[in-house]
Amino acid sequence: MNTLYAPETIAAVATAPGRGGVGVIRVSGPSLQAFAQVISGGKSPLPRRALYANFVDADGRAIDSGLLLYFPGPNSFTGEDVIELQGHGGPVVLKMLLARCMELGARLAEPGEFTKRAFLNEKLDLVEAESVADLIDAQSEAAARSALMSLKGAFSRDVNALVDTLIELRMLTEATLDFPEEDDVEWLEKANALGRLAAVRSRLDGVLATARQGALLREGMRVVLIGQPNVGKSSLMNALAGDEVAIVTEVAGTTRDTVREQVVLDGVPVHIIDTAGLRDTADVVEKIGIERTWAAVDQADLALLLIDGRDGVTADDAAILARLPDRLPRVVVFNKIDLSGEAAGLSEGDGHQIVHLSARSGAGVDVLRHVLLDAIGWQGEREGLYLARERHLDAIRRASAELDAAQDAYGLAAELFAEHLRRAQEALSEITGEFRADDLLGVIFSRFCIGK
Ligand SMILES: Nc1nc2c(c(=O)[nH]1)N(C=O)[C@@H](CNc1ccc(C(=O)N[C@@H](CCC(=O)O)C(=O)O)cc1)CN2
Ligand SMILES: Nc1nc2c(ncn2[C@@H]2O[C@H](COP(=O)(O)OP(=O)(O)OP(=O)(O)O)[C@@H](O)[C@H]2O)c(=O)[nH]1
Ligand SMILES: [Mg+2]
Repeated sequence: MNTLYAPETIAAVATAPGRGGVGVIRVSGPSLQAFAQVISGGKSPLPRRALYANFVDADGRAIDSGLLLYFPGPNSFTGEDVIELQGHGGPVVLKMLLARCMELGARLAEPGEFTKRAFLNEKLDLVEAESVADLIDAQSEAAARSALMSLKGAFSRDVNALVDTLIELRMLTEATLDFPEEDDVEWLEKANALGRLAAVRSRLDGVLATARQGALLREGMRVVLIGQPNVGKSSLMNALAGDEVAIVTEVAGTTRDTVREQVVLDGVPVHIIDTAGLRDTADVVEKIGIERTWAAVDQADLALLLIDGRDGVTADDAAILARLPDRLPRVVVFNKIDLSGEAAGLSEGDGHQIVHLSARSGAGVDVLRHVLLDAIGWQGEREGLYLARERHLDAIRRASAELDAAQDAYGLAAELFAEHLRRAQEALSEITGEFRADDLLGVIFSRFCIGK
């Protein structure tokens, strides 16, 4: 059994750490029938049937009594033999059970190793494997639904359909290369190659749009609240969070450090960063706080500049706006409308929108929520969003660029046209992992939790 190539048996606690009603240990390896018999004190589990047994140590003493599940490969999550020990969910019991598994030849699984094996045994493709982690990490119901879409293969199916169409078009094109006596272009025209390319193109655009929306559910956005002291940044943070996460006082310079909180708007995770008010100060602590404000600005996807609506945009505010990086979208908030007497709502500024609201009364905060979602292009949850990652978007964009290049090459040379199609196909195949760089799997699976 222990040849150089046989995979080792791995084990890990699959349930969350801490106390729980039931705790599960998962074991996966090439051959676990004997393992099951020994640990259950000599019983023989039937495949895929719950067996109630004592889990015993080397002396036959019970460590725990629980349910044993045996999934003979290849009909298991990993495609190998899998055993689950469902014991009582105490950390000490689980530790003892896990130690017993090690004694029986298993080693501790690395993060994501079960899912990695499922991938290597072709139980899941790479998108599906990634979506296992995304489902576990989902921060909202919308994100969870869309991770499950990917886990069930919806994203992969769309990508594979595109790849198939590209293969067809490549075959057609490469056929012309076999008949050099024919005129390339004429042949391709007869086969309507350009028409087919346009069709792939528009389907690819559709997949990109859906993936982009799904990616928003996964990545969310980082919004930094900035402005002069006392304009109400922390009050707005609290209003958005629906909780007193930041200290609010009438003292200018209350917030000295960045305060972070995540809220979910329409299923999209929004990371809000409250910052120290910007002003010239001799106070050492406040100075460091202000440096952190600018550091937070550099990390943000959107800046909310708060202004006391009664004062309007002052020279100091204009200076803050001017110092924001050009790439950074910004929204100006006129706060304290309960004092200024303005109506809640939206107006147009010079290169930015202005939201008029009161962080204290809450009037207009909903308008801001919509503006934030608009700013990242969120179109609302709909059926069929797959929870894409940046890696997927990148691959789709590269495929898209290759299709552009193919279009340009058309008419020049059939070889070149075919080559760009090949590269587009290769880029798309990276998504499902059919084609991949060597280090990709390590990068993806190391971010999983242990036991997954
Ligand atoms: N107890 C337990 N619950 C769990 C898991 C688990 O590993 N253990 N899962 C872990 O993530 C998820 C379920 N995922 C699973 C995926 C495939 C198979 C499996 O046995 N597949 C076989 C048979 C399929 C069939 O009968 O239709 C196969 O693919 O051949 C099991 C669990 C969530 N719940
Ligand atoms: N009337 C009214 N008062 C507000 C509003 N928003 C904030 N305030 C008050 O303004 C004062 C300053 O509010 P903060 O939220 O602490 O202001 P900040 O911008 O975080 O201030 P620093 O942390 O010092 O930079 C507090 O007394 C708040 O209660 C508002 O919409 N209306
Ligand atoms: Mg504050």
